[in-house]
This record gives sequence, C-alpha cells and structure tokens, in this order.
Amino acid sequence: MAGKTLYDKLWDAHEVKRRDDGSSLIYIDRHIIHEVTSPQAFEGLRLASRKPWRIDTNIATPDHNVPTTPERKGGIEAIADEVSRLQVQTLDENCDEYGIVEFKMNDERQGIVHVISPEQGATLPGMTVVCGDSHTSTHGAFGALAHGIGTSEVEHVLATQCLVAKKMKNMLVRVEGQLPAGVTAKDIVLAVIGKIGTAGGNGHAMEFAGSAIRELSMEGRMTICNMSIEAGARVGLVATDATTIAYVEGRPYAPKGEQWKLAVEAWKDLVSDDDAVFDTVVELDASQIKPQVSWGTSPEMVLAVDQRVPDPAAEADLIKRGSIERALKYMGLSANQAITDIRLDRVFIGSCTNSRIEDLRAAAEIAKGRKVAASVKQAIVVPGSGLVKAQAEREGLDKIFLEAGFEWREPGCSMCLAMNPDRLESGEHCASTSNRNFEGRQGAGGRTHLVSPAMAAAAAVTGHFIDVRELIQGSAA
Ligand SMILES: CC(C)[C@H](C(=O)O)[C@@H](O)C(=O)O
Ligand code: SF4
Repeated sequence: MAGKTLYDKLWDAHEVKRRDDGSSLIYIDRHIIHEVTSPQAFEGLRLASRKPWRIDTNIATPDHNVPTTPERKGGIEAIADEVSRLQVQTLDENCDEYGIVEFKMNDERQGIVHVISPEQGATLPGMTVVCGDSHTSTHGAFGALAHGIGTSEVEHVLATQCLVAKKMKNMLVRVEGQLPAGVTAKDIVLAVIGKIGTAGGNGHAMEFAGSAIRELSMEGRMTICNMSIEAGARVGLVATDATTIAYVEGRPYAPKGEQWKLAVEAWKDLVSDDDAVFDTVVELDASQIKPQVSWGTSPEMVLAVDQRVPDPAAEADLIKRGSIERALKYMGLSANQAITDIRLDRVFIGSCTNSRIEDLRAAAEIAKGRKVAASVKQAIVVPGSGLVKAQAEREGLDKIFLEAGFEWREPGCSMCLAMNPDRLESGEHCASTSNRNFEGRQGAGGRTHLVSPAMAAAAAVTGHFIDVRELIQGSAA
C-alpha cells in the first residue's frame, strides 16, 4: 500500500465517523472566531438552547471592522459605522457570556485572526483548525489541517466540536531551488496562482514542498498557505519541521515541559511519506521566479514586474479575451502597458497575508532613508497584531516608516477589504500586500495590485512599480 500524504494523516487522525454518503464527521481542535461570521452562529445556539461545547478550544478577536487610527483607543464608541460597531460589540458580549477567550479591540494581543492564533501558539502542528473565514488556510503552514467554514458551520462547531466534511484530493506544489534575493514567499504563491489559475487547486488539499519552501520562515510559509484559497484550494499545507517547532516553542498556548517533549516527538510524523501518491503535482523552479504584480481583477491575472499587461487582441479564446478586456477597463490600463508604468495612488502594507514582523522588516528595509513619492496620496503600514506592532517598535521600524512618510497604524484587516474606514476611492490604484484584487475589494471602483511587502514599499517610494532589486542594489552601492 502506498504511503500517506500529510493531509491523509491529519484527516485520519481526526475522522470521527464516515457516513454512507461519502462525507465524514471530523473533530475540530481549534476554533477561531471573528466578529463578522459569528453573530448568527451564537444566535442560532441560543435559539436552540445550546451552549458552546468545549469552551477552551475557542479563541476570538475583532479584526475586519476595527478602525486602525488612534481614535479607536476610545473604545467601541469610536467605531463610527453602526453595523461595524454592532458586530464588534456582539462579539464582545458573546465571548463574555460564554467565557470564551477574546482579545478585545484595545488588547495588545488583538489582531487579524490568522496572525494572532499562530502568534499565541494556539495554532499547533497536527491540529484541525477552523474559522468562519476563507483564509484559515494560513494555519496549514504548521502542518495543521485548517480551512474556512461558513456561519452555519461555526454554529455546528461551537455546539459539537465536529464538522461534516468531505475528504479532498491531494495536490503537491513542489518549489525547488534558490529564490533570488528580493523575491519572497508572496512572489512564489502569486507565481503559483499565475501558473495554475484560481481554479487550479479546486477540490484539493495543496501541500507546498521542495527546497525553496523548506528554506522559508514560518511567516513566509503562512503567506503561501494563506493564498492557497486564491489558487482554489481550501487547504494549504507545509510539513512540520525544525523551523515550525522553533517558532512554536514557548508561545503562551504551546504545550510545556513533558507535554512539549511528547508533542515534538509526535509532530515528527507530520510529513508526507516518501512513497505517498498525489493526485496532482505542480513544479516550479524558484530561481526563475521574479517579483510579481497583479494587473487585473483576479489573483491569477498576475505577471512579473518586467512584463507588459496583456493585449486582448492577441488572445484567441473569446471568453478569455472578454475577461482581459473587462479587467483592463476596470483597472484603467491599456493593452501592452508596462507593469512599471502603473502609477500608484495608495500603498497598503498589511493583511493576514503580509503583516507579520518579517513582512514589516522587508518593507522597512526598502523604506529606510527614502521618502514616499509626492504623487502617492497615502501609504499605510498596518501590523497584523498588537504584538507585531510592539515588536516592530522595539526594532525601530515604526520610525523608519514614519520618517519615510508612511502612516503607522493599529492592527486589523484595514484596507484589505472595505469593511472599515480604510478604503480606496474610485479609480485609485493601490499597491497592496493583501490577497484579493476583486472589483471593489478595497472600496468601490478601487484598483488593487497584489505585491510583496518589499515591492509595495518600492512602489511607495518611487510612485510606480519597480523591480525592488534595483533599489536593493542601489542602496548597497
Ligand atoms: C469576512 C470574511 C468572511 C472574509 C473571508 O471569508 O475571507 C474576509 O476575511 C475576506 O478576506 O474576504
Ligand atoms: S486581512 Fe483580509 S483576507 Fe485576511 S481575514 Fe482580514 S479581510 Fe480577510
């Protein structure tokens, strides 16, 4: 019999019952909660006279709706939008009522759900992790089985600690070779999506492997798994190794003492067996990847920075031609325009894809000693959590950004999506380190270009896209 993939192992360890219709009941170890997808779930519990079944598996924080300006220190009343305020308040009330651990808006541990749980050690190798949020795939970076769920499933998990799920197929994305300097995890995942498309991973759990992935920090692995959902795979995975274990050790929720030793021993098995068989295999050569920039209205509409946006006339497939035409129109770009000719109105460094300490360091390295271009209206840096913010401040990164003319904000989802005051105005182009560039994602009529933190900082200081490596060489000279 063939060996098992990491996904097979995680699945087998959590399958409670297989049903005749091919679906299964799986056990959930960690449930993360935010204010947008939980209110109806709690309400449903209440209507059914149920209570959360295993309180200590839940961890909550408000992130999507919170303002990121200093006024928020004034508390919930400082949230101007009524719906936003109500969602945050409802989360607080539900967590208080049921005794669920919540890092409230002004708690230093607050932040984006997918940043805070790993940071606290609440995401551990071998776990099943769910959250009413599609980017829960992020947590797969630890060798955990993690994916987003809908609001009715949030209720189900709260009530039963189980989820009805169907086993997916196995996909391997192998990235071998040395990543060039200045090219990052974000560029790897954008290149993967550019290659396989946003439906490429449909129905699969996507494991990322190969020497380029092994070389990445946990921050980089999280960036990659975060965007597996943009490649169509609800689950992204990276095998557990020494990098994972070093990251987890000593974090508040990580096991301690004898338990830690036992855990580390058990986690050694969280790899795909050598003879495991994958349904689909995709291979990339890391040394060939260049800094990526999305030009269109889907993450698969992405190119290397030295390329030109497509010409619809050159596309034979009529459906594809139509979608290129629509995207160019929405984005205000002309056929064959060089990516480096795209000028930016705003720059956003943040989101659950790229708001961890390593991301901020990479952006600060480029911002250091430079100034945000006069033509850029606003450049904001939004740390993924209060703890990331504090660490960045200890390292002096806030000063580098402020001196360069960036704004330094409080943690939250911010400009990643238009659910809080940080938004684009219609027609504006934004270099954004987030993960989605759909029409209106950052504000009605807004034009999002997905890039790495270093590329976003480079765009901020030059006013247009530029291969960040030119600035790295420039500063070294
Ligand atoms: C609001 C939430 C349900 C949504 C998601 O599921 O991903 C959001 O986080 C997003 O990034 O679009
Ligand atoms: S940062 Fe963006 S992608 Fe991540 S959870 Fe928030 S809204 Fe969703």
